[in-house]
Amino acid sequence: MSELNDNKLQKALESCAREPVHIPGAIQPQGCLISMDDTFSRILQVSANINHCLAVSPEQALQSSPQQLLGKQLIQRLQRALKDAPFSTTALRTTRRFDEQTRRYNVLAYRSGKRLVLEFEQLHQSSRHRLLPAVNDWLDRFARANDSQALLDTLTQGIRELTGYERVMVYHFDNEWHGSVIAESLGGQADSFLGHHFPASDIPPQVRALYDINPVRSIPDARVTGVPLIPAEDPDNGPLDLSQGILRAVSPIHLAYLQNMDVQGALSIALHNQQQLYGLVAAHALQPRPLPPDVRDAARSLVQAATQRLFLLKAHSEARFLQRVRDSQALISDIRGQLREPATIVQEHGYDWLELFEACGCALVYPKHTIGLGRVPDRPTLQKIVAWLNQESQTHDTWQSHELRHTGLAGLVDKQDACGLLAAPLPLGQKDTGWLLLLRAEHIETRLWAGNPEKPLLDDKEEVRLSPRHSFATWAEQVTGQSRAWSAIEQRAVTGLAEDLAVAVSAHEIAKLNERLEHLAYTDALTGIWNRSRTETVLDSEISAAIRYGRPCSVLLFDIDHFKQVNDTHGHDAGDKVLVTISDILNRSLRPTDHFGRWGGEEFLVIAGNSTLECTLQLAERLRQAIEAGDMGPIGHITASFGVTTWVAGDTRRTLVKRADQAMYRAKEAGRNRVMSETGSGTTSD
Ligand SMILES: Nc1nc2c(ncn2[C@@H]2O[C@H](COP(=O)(O)OP(=O)(O)OP(=O)(O)O)[C@@H](O)[C@H]2O)c(=O)[nH]1
Repeated sequence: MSELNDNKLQKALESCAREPVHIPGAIQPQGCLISMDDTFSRILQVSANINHCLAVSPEQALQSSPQQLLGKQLIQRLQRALKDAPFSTTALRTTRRFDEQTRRYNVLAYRSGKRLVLEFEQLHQSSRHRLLPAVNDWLDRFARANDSQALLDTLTQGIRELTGYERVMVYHFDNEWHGSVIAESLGGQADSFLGHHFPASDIPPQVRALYDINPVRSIPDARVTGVPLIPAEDPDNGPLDLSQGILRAVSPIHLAYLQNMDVQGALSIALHNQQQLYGLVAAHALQPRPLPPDVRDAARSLVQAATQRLFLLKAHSEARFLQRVRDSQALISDIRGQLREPATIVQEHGYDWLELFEACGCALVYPKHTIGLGRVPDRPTLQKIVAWLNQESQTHDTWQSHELRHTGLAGLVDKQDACGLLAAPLPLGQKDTGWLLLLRAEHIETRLWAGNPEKPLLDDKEEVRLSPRHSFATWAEQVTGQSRAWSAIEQRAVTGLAEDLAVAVSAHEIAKLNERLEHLAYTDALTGIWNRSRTETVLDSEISAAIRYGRPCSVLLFDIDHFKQVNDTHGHDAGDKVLVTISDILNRSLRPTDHFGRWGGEEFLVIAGNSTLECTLQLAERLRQAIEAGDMGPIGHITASFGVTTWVAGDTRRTLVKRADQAMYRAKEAGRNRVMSETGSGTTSD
């Protein structure tokens, strides 16, 4: 749409929204109206047709007191009824006798500001006795409807049968207040509008607001003009607000709209979901069709009953969905106990989530991790999405869009990959946040509009106003670049899922952290082999095994020769490298059953499990040669001196290592680069 048209449309919408539909100063002719002050002392306004309805001229009526005009008894009944229900409308039945006939009326009474309004509709033939069984029958059918669609279909049939109107539809409003026809029942020559969309401007905000005050709008004859109120305005109180009434005259725009649709009679009843307008039941008659108050009330009861069942069915289906998501969360909880990797969780349950949320891909992204499943953007893109979400959602709330092209993620996510995103934060801690991302593919929809919604303008030379469409012929619009929208319940469910995943992720991170801490506690920071404390623990358990099973346990302790010189000549870093190289030599040369660790600065202890002294001497010799042969870079070659001993009864860790140390000392004394052994006496002396 051009910029000019955009501006025009905006102006037209604003002017349409200003149309004071609640104070039309007139009523529809199927009844008459009397307004009086709220102390029941003065008649303030009457409709011009009061003579026809109540056999009294407007002048006479305006000169009478309410009691004179309506009789003491009716006034007393009204006073009682309005006292009991001061803010709502009250319906009474009454009779009047004139032209030698007794006429029966339905009287709708309500307060309007400081005034009291009475709307009289003449009752011609009581239909109550046949209405009740019919209503009961429909209520039974509603109770048997087990899904929303069946229920709404039944409702449209019920309203059609009750009213005799030819087309009954259920409109549902989307988030932008566009309406779509989701159920319909047709009779006679009525055309179908099922599946059609109606632009939000068809039912402007102030008209929608009226449905919140008064859920029923009845226009039995769309051809007639309104009957004015006399006087047009009450000088003390201004225009009369008829929002709560049933006779309120219809705006000319709406009458033209109905005529353009070939509709001559209409009844609309609001469907409310917890105070919010969910939709409308709209019944159309192709000819004017009077609608007795009883039938109107019965139709309203049917809509109310169906609405309650509709939201009950919706609640059930949402509960089933939540249960399925919870089931998959329960599996995470099991896994949580086993500390399985988040990647495994995503692999095992991700496909369930894709199915449950009708998503094409899902990803779990948290610091240093990106786990994806299904159709998802590449890793760097996922990281960028999450960075954007962290910026966008400072409060870390669940974020969603079914039109990514209109968000800050437009350039990041390719339309081919996804058009919708539901993202729930993983509360991992104050600084770190991860996200669970569910992506939805494009959903190309052919939307059938009842008339072209882009052409609602009428340029009256000077003034631009919204004109009702002249054509309701189908106009098809291809809607692309969108996914199916995310429902509130899906948003709730993904939040819960993300919270559980956060627990799983944290548990895994903690497990990994513990592993790291444990590793640090066990290992020597420089060489990565066991430290002294860990070596002592292992030596203790080897000694225990030696005591219990009588199996041999030998140790060898070696110390690098002239290491101080290495440091002094080549620097401390070069010395460090030597220690690391020696650790590598040990790693390569020893059997898996041997254990070793760094015992002190340049001292290493090897525990040769299940090994006799003789075998350990051979091992020590092998190690000595390996060290001597080792290439130490610019340092050249280095050597080490070894002391070997084996456990004898009564040995403790201290005595055993002390003996090995003595042997090593002797090896140093004897000229270094050699292996010496020491055998224990079998006594317990230190
Ligand atoms: N680079 C390095 N040097 C260490 C480390 N731990 C101990 N040393 C050094 O090892 C040397 C040990 O020196 P000494 O005890 O005098 O023995 P030595 O020079 O090896 O001589 P002998 O043992 O008698 O052959 C000292 O210079 C320590 O500073 C270490 O982690 N890195």
